[in-house]
Order: sequence, then structure tokens, then C-alpha cells
Amino acid sequence: IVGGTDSSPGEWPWQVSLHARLSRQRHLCGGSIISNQWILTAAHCVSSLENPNIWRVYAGILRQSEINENTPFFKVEEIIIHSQYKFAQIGYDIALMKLVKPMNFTDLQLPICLPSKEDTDIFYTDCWVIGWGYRKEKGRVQDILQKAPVPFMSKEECQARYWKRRIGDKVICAGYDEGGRDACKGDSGGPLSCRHEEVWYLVGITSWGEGCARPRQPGVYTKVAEYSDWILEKTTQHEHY
Ligand SMILES: COC(=O)Nc1ccc2c(c1)CCCCCCC[C@H](NC(=O)/C=C/c1cc(Cl)ccc1-n1cnnn1)c1nc-2c(Cl)[nH]1
Repeated sequence: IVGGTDSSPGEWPWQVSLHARLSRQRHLCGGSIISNQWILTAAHCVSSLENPNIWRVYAGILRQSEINENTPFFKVEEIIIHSQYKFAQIGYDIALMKLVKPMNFTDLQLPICLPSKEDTDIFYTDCWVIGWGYRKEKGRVQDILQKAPVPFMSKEECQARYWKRRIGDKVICAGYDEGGRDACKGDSGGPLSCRHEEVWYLVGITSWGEGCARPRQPGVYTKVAEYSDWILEKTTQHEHY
């Protein structure tokens, strides 16, 4: 996160750190708890790393330094990537991780509400981007979870900023024309959390941008309200006859 500040313990209890164990283990992406057994993240985080056994989900942590070989984590049973996903810049940048065992909710690990598909036209005014990512384009993963307020940007303005690309209806842009606050490397997959009438909603999934916090280059987020049916379909246990 560029231009952010330290979060407090329990401020964002739905935020998780997704680690993968390749040659060595490291933080790769953020994610959000949406139920006791499901994590929502970005497809680009897990595509090409679809083996569930390499992933470790760390919940209820504020600092990356809390993570060591003795720190408890949740194992992943299944990874579901949107079938139309190709690249983050095209869209459909959404994926689900099913945990092997349901987690117990505590003050430090709780789900965030999903917006309903009727909520696609709410103009949220209190949105925050969160993560352990870089504070500048050439940076490093941060120890303490960072937070930054980012204002919504209209689709028209966002399309004007990214005129070489097609900004579709299933993404949200957020950021400042003067730059200065934004997501950055290591934040993707994490939540764009917006508070609306005292309730926090998972409005966006951190996806891509042209550089970090550059003027007139806002962050682009998967618009979660557009995927309510997809999430419901994939997370509902249909009896297989
Ligand atoms: C010590 O451990 C580490 O350093 N880990 C570790 C640390 C960092 C990374 C990895 C591991 C790789 C994850 C691969 C999958 C993910 C690949 C893409 C991912 N993108 C982002 O997180 C954010 C994008 C982004 C999003 C918005 Cl909304 C706005 C501007 C953005 N940026 C534009 N330019 N930079 N950011 C990324 N993440 C990293 C990089 Cl490197 N790039």
C-alpha cells in the first residue's frame, strides 16, 4: 500500500495473508474471509499455482513477523478460478479457496459481507484498500498491515485514464487524480472494503494498475457485486446425485 498507515489489531478481521510454499515459503497475495470455509482472492494470484497443497492461509494476524514455522494456518482443499479469467487487465480476476476445515470465528478472524447484486449502483464513500504490499513500486512486503482510504472513481473517468484499455462494467476504479495513495505489489487479492450504513462490504478485489499511486492512474478492482451469482453457485454444496 502506498501512502497508507498501520492498521490496528482486529481492524480488518477478514484480511488474510496467502503464502505459497515453493522452494521457500513467502507471502504472495491478500484474500478475504467470506464464510467459515471460503476465502475470496484474485484469479491472477492462484492461476499457475493451482495445487491447493502449496498454499497456507494465515488469518487473524497483523504482522507478517507473527508468521513462523509454529504459526497455525488453514490448509486449502480446493481452488476455483473463474472460467473466463485470462489476464487481470481483461477482467474476471476472481477466485475462491475452500479451506480443508471450517475456521472458528474470533475477534481477529471474521467474515466480511458480500454486496448483493442489487448493490451494483451504490456509490460508496468510505472505502479502504488494505495489504502487506510494497509502499513504493520498488519496495518490499511490509510487516504491519497497511490501510489507505481511496475514493471511488466513475467508470467514465477511469476509462479516460486508461484509454488504451477497455474498462468494463465488472471492475471498479479507485484512487486519486493527484496519486499518492494506492495498492501496490503484494496487495493484490486483498479487499477493497467499504463501510455503508455501519456495515463493511467487500466491494472490490485488488487487481491491477499502471504503476503504484501514479497521478491519473487509479487502482482497478474486481467488482464483487457483479459476481454474487458466481460466488453463490461455487460455494453452495449441491448434492451430486
Ligand atoms: C517476501 O515475499 C514477497 O516479497 N512476496 C511477494 C511480494 C509481491 C509480489 C509477489 C510476492 C508475487 C505474487 C505473484 C502473484 C501476483 C502478481 C501481481 C501482483 N500485483 C499486486 O499485488 C498489485 C498490483 C496493483 C493493484 C492495484 Cl489496485 C494498483 C496498482 C498495482 N500495481 C501496479 N504495479 N504494482 N502494483 C504482485 N504481487 C507481487 C508482485 Cl511483484 N506483483
